[in-house]
Amino acid sequence: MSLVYLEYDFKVSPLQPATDILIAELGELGFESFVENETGLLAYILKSEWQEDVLEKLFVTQNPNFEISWTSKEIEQQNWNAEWEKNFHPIKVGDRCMVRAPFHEADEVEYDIVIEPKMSFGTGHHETTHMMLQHILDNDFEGKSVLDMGCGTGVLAILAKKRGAADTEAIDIDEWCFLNTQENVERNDCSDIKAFQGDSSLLKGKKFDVILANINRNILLEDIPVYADCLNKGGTLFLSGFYLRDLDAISSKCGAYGLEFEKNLEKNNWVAAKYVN
Ligand SMILES: C[S@@+](CC[C@H](N)C(=O)[O-])C[C@H]1O[C@@H](n2cnc3c(N)ncnc32)[C@H](O)[C@@H]1O
Repeated sequence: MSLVYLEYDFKVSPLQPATDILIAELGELGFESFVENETGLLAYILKSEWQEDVLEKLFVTQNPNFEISWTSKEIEQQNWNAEWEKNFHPIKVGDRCMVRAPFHEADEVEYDIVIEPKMSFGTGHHETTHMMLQHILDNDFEGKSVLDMGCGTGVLAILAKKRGAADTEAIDIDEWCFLNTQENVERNDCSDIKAFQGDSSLLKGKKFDVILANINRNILLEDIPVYADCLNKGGTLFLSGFYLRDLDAISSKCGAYGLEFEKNLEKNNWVAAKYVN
C-alpha cells in the first residue's frame, strides 16, 4: 500500500535563523524529512499523522521578526523518491567518510556509506547526523557493543560497524525506518546489525558499551534513565537531536543517572553531546 505524505513548501525570511528554528519545531511535530532551498524549506509528513492548525502556534509563525508563508500538496511515496533523488547530494564527514546514494559515484574515502533513505531521516545532511558521524569517527569502536536508538536510515549503526563495532543493534519506532535500516545494512555489507521496530521498552536487560541516540529533546529526557541502565561501566553515550539551549537540561538528567558530560559538538545551534559512565 502506498502511503500519502504532505509536502509543505515554506517560504521564510530572513532565511537564517528562521529555517533552523522551523526545522527544529517541525521535527518535534513529527515531520520526517527536510530539503532546504533558496527561499526556505520543503518538509514532509505522513498525512494521517497531521493537523495543520498546529502551524499557527509555532514560534516562527508567531514571532513578528520572521515572515513565513506556506503551501502544501499531497504526494505519494514514489513521487517523494524522485523529489529526494533530485535534491540529495553526497555528504562528506571530514576526509574519511562519505554518505551517498546508490546512484552517486563512489569517492576514495575510508568509509563509503550508501544510503537510500526514502522517507527516513539520516542522510548526513542534517547537522545532528553529521555531528554524530563525526563523534563515531573520533572515538574508538573496535570490539564495542553498540546500540543505535532512533536509527532512521541506520547510518550511525553502519558507520559504527565499519569502525569495528562488535554486536550492534538498531532500533526505530517507525516501521518505515526499521525496514529502511534493514535494506541499508544489507547494502553496506553490515547485515549482522540487528534491526528492531520499537522504543526503549525493547531495551530491558540489554547491555551496550556505546549508545548512540539522535532523537529529540523530549524523548531523550524520558529515555536517559533507560540508556543509563543499559550502558556498561566505562561505556559512552552520545546524544543529539536537541538545541544548545537544552544542553543543560539533558546534561543534568544524565548527571542524575551517573553519566558525566565529557564534550559536545555544535553546528547551527544543534548539539551532539558525549557522556561517560
Ligand atoms: C532525528 S532522526 C535520527 C536518525 C538517524 N539516527 C540519524 O542520526 O540521522 C530520529 C529518529 O528517531 C525515531 N524515533 C522517534 N521517537 C522514537 C522513540 N521513542 N524510540 C525509538 N525511535 C524513535 C524517528 O522515527 C527517527 O527515525
